[in-house]
Amino acid sequence: MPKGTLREVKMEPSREMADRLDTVDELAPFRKEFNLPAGVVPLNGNSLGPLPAAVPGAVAEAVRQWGERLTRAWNEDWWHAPARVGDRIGRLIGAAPGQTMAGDSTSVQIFNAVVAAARLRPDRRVVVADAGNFPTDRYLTASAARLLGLEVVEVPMGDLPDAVDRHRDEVAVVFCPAADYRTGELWDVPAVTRVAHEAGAVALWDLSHGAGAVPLWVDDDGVDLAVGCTYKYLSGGPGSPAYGYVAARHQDRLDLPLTGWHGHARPFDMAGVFEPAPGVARARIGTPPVLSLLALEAALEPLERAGIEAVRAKTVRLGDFFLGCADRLLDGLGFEVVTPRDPRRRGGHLALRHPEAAAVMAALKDRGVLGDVRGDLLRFCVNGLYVSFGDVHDAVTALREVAATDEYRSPRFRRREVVT
Ligand SMILES: Cc1ncc(COP(=O)(O)O)c(C=O)c1O
Ligand SMILES: Nc1c(O)cccc1C(=O)C[C@H](N)C(=O)O
Repeated sequence: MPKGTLREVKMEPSREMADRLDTVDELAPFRKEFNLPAGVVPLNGNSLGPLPAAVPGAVAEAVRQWGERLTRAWNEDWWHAPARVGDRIGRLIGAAPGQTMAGDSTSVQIFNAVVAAARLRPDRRVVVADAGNFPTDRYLTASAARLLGLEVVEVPMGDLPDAVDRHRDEVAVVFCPAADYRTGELWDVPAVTRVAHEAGAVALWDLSHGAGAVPLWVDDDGVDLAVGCTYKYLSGGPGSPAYGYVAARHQDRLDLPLTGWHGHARPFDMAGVFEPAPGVARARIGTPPVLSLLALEAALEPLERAGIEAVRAKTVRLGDFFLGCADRLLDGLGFEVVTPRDPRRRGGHLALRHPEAAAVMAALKDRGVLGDVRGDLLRFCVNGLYVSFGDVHDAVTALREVAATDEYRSPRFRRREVVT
């Protein structure tokens, strides 16, 4: 394996070192704010963040409101929840209030945003997009393009500036993820946004693997539109509502395709014709999933208190420690680190390639170490908010044991589950 960062500073990663690092870790108390089952090493928060301890109470309170207040609760806590929660997410992605709206799924937000972005450049016919983006982003971009008669040019992120340049007079939208969902490689939001703008295109970002993992600055970076999910680094829970960001400068001429009644200027006029609400309120669609929205609102609190900068700094240290442990413990066992070693180019998870990734992960999960698999990559999320250095050491030690003893070759780890 290539040399790791910890080796360079002559530290030998060990369980003792993990314990020492956990003892001095200022974020360590936040782990107690998540309901983590005993015996579980939670390294799959890049898929689904763990349950924040405050969420069951918040859901119980939402259910109480439903039971006791019935429709009256809409006028109390519920109607403005999408904008209220949206603004809280906005703070985490560097958006001033009034530009981020929570609601609906990431896939729905993606479709809405791709079409609306293309409609901001009606004379242009090309969408340039990352070929490595998450499949739902690619499928929905292709479908939106078919509807609008656009061409989608998909290229790896490294080739994106050239592709934009080749299509410079025709490119309407540049659509990229904040980080690669497989390798965890972090992309350069300001630089790519500049490339898009220099060609006269709109920059649309999927922040699902960025928000809550790294500080983002959508306003300062000139991002036009963005979407993201909230069940990974924001721990909103399975199916928690996604969000859309619309830069203030675009809001009043934003022509969204999903013109649901919650985005109407006066929803309770029950008018026959859609009239978009002023500002970001037009990005509402239909009735939001209120119980999930209120769960998400409670879930955001620990991250807000810890501060995204502090969480990011610890995530980087955990990542370095992971790589140091991997270099020491996994040498010669068929693993390859595919995430960049430079922490400035890493998001919230690390990926190791192994030819038997699925079986290795099945064996790891059997030991309570939760990561996931995409193709031949094992992914491990090191979210600084609740993952400990001890977790990282235990995970890499388990990886070593599983691989070195051929435990993963057992027939019981051959069965493919629906969700990997
Ligand atoms: C970048 C990205 N976009 C979208 C999604 C998912 O979209 P949805 O929440 O609609 O399933 C994921 C993960 O599932 C993702 O990683
Ligand atoms: N959204 C998911 C789901 O509905 C089921 C299982 C996993 C997921 C995920 O979040 C996958 C994730 N976006 C990924 O990066 O692969």
